[in-house]
Amino acid sequence: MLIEVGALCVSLSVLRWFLTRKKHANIPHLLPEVPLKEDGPFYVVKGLIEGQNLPMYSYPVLDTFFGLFKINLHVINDPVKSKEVFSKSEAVGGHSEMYGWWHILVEYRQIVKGRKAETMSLDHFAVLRGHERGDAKGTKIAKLCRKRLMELAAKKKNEPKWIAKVDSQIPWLVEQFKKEGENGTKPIDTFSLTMPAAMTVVMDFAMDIDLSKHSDYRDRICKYANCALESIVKLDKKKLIFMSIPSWLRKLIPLKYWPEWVAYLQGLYDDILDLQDMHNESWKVGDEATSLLAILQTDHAQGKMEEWDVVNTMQQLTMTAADTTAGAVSGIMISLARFPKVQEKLYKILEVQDFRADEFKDCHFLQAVIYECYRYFPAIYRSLAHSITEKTEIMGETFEKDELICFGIAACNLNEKYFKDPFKFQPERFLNENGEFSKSPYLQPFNTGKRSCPGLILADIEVFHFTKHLIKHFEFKLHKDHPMPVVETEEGWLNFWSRKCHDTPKHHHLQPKERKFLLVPRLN
Ligand code: HEM
Repeated sequence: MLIEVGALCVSLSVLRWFLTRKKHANIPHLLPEVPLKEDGPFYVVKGLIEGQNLPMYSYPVLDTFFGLFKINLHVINDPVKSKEVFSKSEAVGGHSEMYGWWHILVEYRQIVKGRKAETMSLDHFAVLRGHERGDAKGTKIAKLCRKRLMELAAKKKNEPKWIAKVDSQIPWLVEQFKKEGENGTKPIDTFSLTMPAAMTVVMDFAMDIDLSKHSDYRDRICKYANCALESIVKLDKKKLIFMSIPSWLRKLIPLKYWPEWVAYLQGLYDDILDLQDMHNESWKVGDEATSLLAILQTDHAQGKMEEWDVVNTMQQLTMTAADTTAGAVSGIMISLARFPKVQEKLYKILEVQDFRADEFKDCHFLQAVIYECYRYFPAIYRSLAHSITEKTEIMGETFEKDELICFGIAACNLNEKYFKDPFKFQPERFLNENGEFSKSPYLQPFNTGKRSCPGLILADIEVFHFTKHLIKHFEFKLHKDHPMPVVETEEGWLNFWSRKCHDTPKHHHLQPKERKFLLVPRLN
């Protein structure tokens, strides 16, 4: 008996060792000073900054069931190497780590017989489909969705249209800021208002529909987007267990035991389908296609993609395009409140030109401020995780299929190898000797390569014009009850950020401890 128990113990230990063994002995691990369940973006960024001199680090994004269920994310901590890897490697183009989230949504919709559920399929992930040699058809569709988005945003003749969309949001935004901020006397968190404004712009871009005229849809879609982002990023046990159960077995589980967000997010699909119908009341295949939706529906009609690639592209834009842009605009206002001299300089430059700046070159300093904010306020602290699609070698290390890799945006931004005095807020670092805006190849807030942000052009336009208008209307000021330390050292920089864990709302991004400040109206 004793021998059998001993043998069992040995077997279990060997199994545990096998499952938890360190696959990459050469890649150092971030050693968070807090337990994983309390860990958040702050500790990841802090660890990466401390280990700046090493080009690659890894950290567990999940470590549960006594180490048996463990997922490591490998972070490239060098902007030059990252650019090379994400541009050249054929094997870093997957997103399989996210697919389980969509699978659950699709299966639920099919069980409850939601609208159009019968045309859904488990792999029509649209723009987020994996780029992998083993799936030529899916890769072609993913690339086509991405190409369409980028082409539409990049057409020079469309630029005035995108600018007009931002401009159209300003009267509403100004009124709301004044109302919520009680005419500059009450500090507010601007994100809850920049988010619907950014959502309106992107949905207009995507569907040619002005959501400010359908504020019920706008406000609901913003809530859905927040829930979608938080649930897709969170690695909570219930979601993981649910994602790991085979589909045939999952279908036997009563719906009341499914994660709550699954039922809730069906509403996002319903709203998108409604808006799609609204769009199609005045458009049919064969008409000129000016919105992304019309372009993709034309592609679908020509057999180039599936119906749900079109719907999911719309869904994915609600998740990727507004929260990021709104976060950037709110981050810029916070940064200007913290650095009033920069704010004053920018205001004066714009005032002299009567706030006329249609193109980036019309105000180099504004563009420099924006890029310094991307650097100094890197809310998106790392790229998405990319799943490896086939066995490959990256930076001298062999990776297996389905391992995860990303670029560590924030840590590179604060590395003095790439940016002199990195803990100082200095927009001038992005101006050349002629005072013109000059991008740094090391600053990659949208990542680079085949799966970098395809919304970059639209995002740049939005952020530039939102900032230009908002600084015209308001002075951004700190409030004593919501202190935001302004100490331009490493310690001071770290001290500004929230230490809360990934499960805290909005902590899929790096968040400041304090978000509230005053918006004092300049014009009456
Ligand atoms: C300031 C605003 C924005 C920032 C900082 C930002 C940043 C990023 C980053 C870092 C990624 C991950 C790239 C990677 O993993 O390699 C990403 C992905 C993505 N972004 Fe953006 N983004 C912004 C705005 C937008 C906008 C306006 C759109 C659409 C119009 C958009 C659409 C997307 C999509 C679809 C993806 C997934 C791409 C893929 O996986 O192939 N983003 N973004």
